[in-house]
Amino acid sequence: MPVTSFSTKEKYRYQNGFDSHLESEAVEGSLPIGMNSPQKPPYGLYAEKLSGTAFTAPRHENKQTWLYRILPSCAHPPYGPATTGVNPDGVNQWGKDEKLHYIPNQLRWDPFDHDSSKHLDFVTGLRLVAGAGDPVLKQGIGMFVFAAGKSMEKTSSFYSADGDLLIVAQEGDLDIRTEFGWILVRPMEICVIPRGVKYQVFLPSGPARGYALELYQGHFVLPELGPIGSNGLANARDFQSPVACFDEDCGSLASEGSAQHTVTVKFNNALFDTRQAHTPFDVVAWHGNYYPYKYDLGRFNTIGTISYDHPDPSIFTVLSAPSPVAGTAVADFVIFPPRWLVAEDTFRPPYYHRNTMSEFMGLIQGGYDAKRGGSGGFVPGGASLHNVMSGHGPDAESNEGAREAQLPPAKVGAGSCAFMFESCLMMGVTEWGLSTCKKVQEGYSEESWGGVKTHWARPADKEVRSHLV
Ligand SMILES: O=C(O)Cc1cc(O)ccc1O
Ligand SMILES: [Fe+2]
Repeated sequence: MPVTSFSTKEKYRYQNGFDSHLESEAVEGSLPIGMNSPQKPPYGLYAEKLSGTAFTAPRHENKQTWLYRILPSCAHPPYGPATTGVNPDGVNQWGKDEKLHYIPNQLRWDPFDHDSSKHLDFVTGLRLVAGAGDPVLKQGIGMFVFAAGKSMEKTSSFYSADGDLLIVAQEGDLDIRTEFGWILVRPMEICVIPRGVKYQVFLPSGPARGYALELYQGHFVLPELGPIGSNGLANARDFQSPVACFDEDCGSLASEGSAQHTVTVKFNNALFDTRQAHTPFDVVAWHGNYYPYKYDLGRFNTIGTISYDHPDPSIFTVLSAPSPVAGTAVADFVIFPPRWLVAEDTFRPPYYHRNTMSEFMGLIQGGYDAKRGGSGGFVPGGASLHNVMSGHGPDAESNEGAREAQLPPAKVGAGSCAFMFESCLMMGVTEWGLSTCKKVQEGYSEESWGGVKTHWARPADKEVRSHLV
């Protein structure tokens, strides 16, 4: 049997652990033992290092992987402005050179369209909705939605030099082939493809839709657990990474006319591509701590109050990308999974608030506590943005209900999962997000909070100090 063929079970074998030092070889003996750069690596492979941090980053933050591949990545003709992978709809999908709209209004979007005409793949189907910062400075984030109706070509691959991409599958499966091996990402699962890693996305179950966050700075970490102790929230062992799996299609640059593998790169939000004779998926073995990974959100160990009051949603943080300010994230990925509410004498839905952080929310499935679903509400495949200091909270109807509710233990969110990209940065909304997509709900704020009633009851038997005109 050739080494490139595998059963489905083999294809989706994973290695477990977050930020671990992993190693994998598709052919026994292909990893050098005790060193990284032997004069002649096993089986005639090339050794290539992929760095996720500066060489000199502190040891606990240092990220790198050694790849042992048939040909080195540099063996390609020069990149030119991309001719493939370019958006067929002509939209500015990355927001390149576009002025973002900074607006304090609460925004909500109807579900974003599927690619019903099946002309978009995962890459051409990505759309920047909002963002902050700049990939050139390695600062900030981009928030995307995607809708893909077709698989990428077997000879097309993509990587981003701009950042790590966190993908949230909402509908349809993503079968992702990376240089490191395969990852299957289904709805209710997420994955992270680190900066620089080449991949291609197939759609085994038909059209796919979801959300994504590109992190221009740093990398995701697991949040501190503090007094929670040594387990809880997303447990490290539940993160899964691929095992090495390679193709042998290795034409050489010298053989004129044989170039057939297109590599497209997002580089400062512009696309470039090159055509090379050899597949970029020729990594026979690898070892290191810089690799793609997936996580099943159903494994999240949700923690909450068992006495009173509504805790901050930071207790639901799956992954966090820290800023240089302690405890302050450039991006937190937070989920709202099904959970028991038992708080006594408590207004149980999210409290009304204004936040110095910006909150972009999406809904994977089901409904969300204290938000109207259905047409014009917060529904799966839609989104909302409550930017820095934009007031929000339960809609008027949910507020009335929650004030009067009996408070037995109650399960909320059965079959549901909302999520939040929370960032310390002020989000600018792209032209596509604000207008081209045609999904912004015009009456969101008025419908949600236009009807909030006053319950103020001035006590008749107390002296009241109020402003008299
Ligand atoms: O605004 C939201 O719906 C997200 C959210 C949920 C919660 O339980 C507390 C604060 C918060 O911002
Ligand atoms: Fe909020």
